Amino acid sequence: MNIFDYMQKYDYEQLVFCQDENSGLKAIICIHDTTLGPALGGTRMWPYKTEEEAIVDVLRLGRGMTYKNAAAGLNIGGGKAVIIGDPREHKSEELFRAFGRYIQGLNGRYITAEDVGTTVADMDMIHLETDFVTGVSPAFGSSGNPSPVTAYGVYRGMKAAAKLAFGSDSLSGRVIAVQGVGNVAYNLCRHLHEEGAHLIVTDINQENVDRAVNDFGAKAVGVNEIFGVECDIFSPCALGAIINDDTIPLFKAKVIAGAANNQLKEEKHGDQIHEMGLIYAPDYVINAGGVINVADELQGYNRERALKKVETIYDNILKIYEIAERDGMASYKAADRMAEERIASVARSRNTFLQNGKTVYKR
Ligand SMILES: NC(=O)C1=CN([C@@H]2O[C@H](COP(=O)(O)OP(=O)(O)OC[C@H]3O[C@@H](n4cnc5c(N)ncnc54)[C@H](O)[C@@H]3O)[C@@H](O)[C@H]2O)C=CC1
Ligand SMILES: CC(C)CC(=O)C(=O)O
Repeated sequence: MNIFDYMQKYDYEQLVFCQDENSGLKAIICIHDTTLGPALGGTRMWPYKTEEEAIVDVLRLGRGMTYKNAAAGLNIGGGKAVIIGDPREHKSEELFRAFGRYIQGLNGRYITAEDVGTTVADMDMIHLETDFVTGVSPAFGSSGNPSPVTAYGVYRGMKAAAKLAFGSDSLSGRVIAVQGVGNVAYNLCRHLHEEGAHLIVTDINQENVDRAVNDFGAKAVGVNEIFGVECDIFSPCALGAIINDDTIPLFKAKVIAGAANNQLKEEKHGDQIHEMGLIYAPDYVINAGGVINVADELQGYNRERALKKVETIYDNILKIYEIAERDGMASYKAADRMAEERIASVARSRNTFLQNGKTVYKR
């Protein structure tokens, strides 16, 4: 892969490679766009098979955060980090402290949080070296684990999508198929169960499946079966690229609404499900609850204020469908348009010099 060509194509600002021999740290920090503010996005720890796989992932995830933060109305730019390693084997205080020192070196251009493979305890270790970390233990005045708040946002966004598809936002009696029942989806399933939905779940981790079956009476199916089950709503809550050539022909659902980042393998898959008449809640719009919650820390964390903002995900999904219908386009494109227009208008409004360090000359 030619990294500079890719960065130029999608207008990335910075890609930082971090190596520390003592701790075994191999990490990459991506800062995509800081027009709206400092780049904020979680750190994923994953046993990538190749360095290229890690680079592609961090670039895609970092750019996704720019769109997510802009669409959520946050004054925050987009970025993300990946640590190459197995979260079950390669974690240590030394490793997270080394990583924290690299973040500190960026002097606030990038702020981190949890993502797949990292936890509040890991953020606490990063916090020993830098203040540019959120989702730290509440004992430090921070917001703690973002997953339950992400789940609440997905739940609200799913209700909005149901309203568009079925004319009512009630999920009572709806059959909802959930792929991956980890941190976010376990909490999502709780909301859905409390509202009276019927759950079908799958996961590669049997303990997580058993937990959903025992706690919420979910029906368990195999990992490849989940795409084709009879259901009203399919909720992808594992990893990305699961809306693709192989899965699209299997879908029986009328709605796709879940937490996973980068659900569309390629843009054409967003167009295909649109043409099939499916209601698709764009991933970065519906899963913005976690980042809305951690971003609130930058003003001094207030959970009530953060949850109120998370509620806006419901209206945001409806608004995106208004744009999609008005402009005759798929929902993922309407979401991109909304985010891009906001970034462009803020960039335009900052074209005069101010002696307060807030002017950002981008172009
Ligand atoms: N944690 C958060 O606040 C946020 C998470 N997200 C995204 O939501 C998704 C889920 O995040 P978390 O719940 O935090 O992660 P997690 O790691 O706790 O949960 C993911 C679950 O998916 C399962 N899984 C992985 N591959 C699978 C497969 N092929 N089939 C079935 N199950 C599979 C895993 O075993 C795990 O139980 C990720 O894509 C993440 O990037 C997005 C926004 C915020
Ligand atoms: C988990 C978050 C707090 C931020 C993030 O990285 C995301 O929304 O994907």
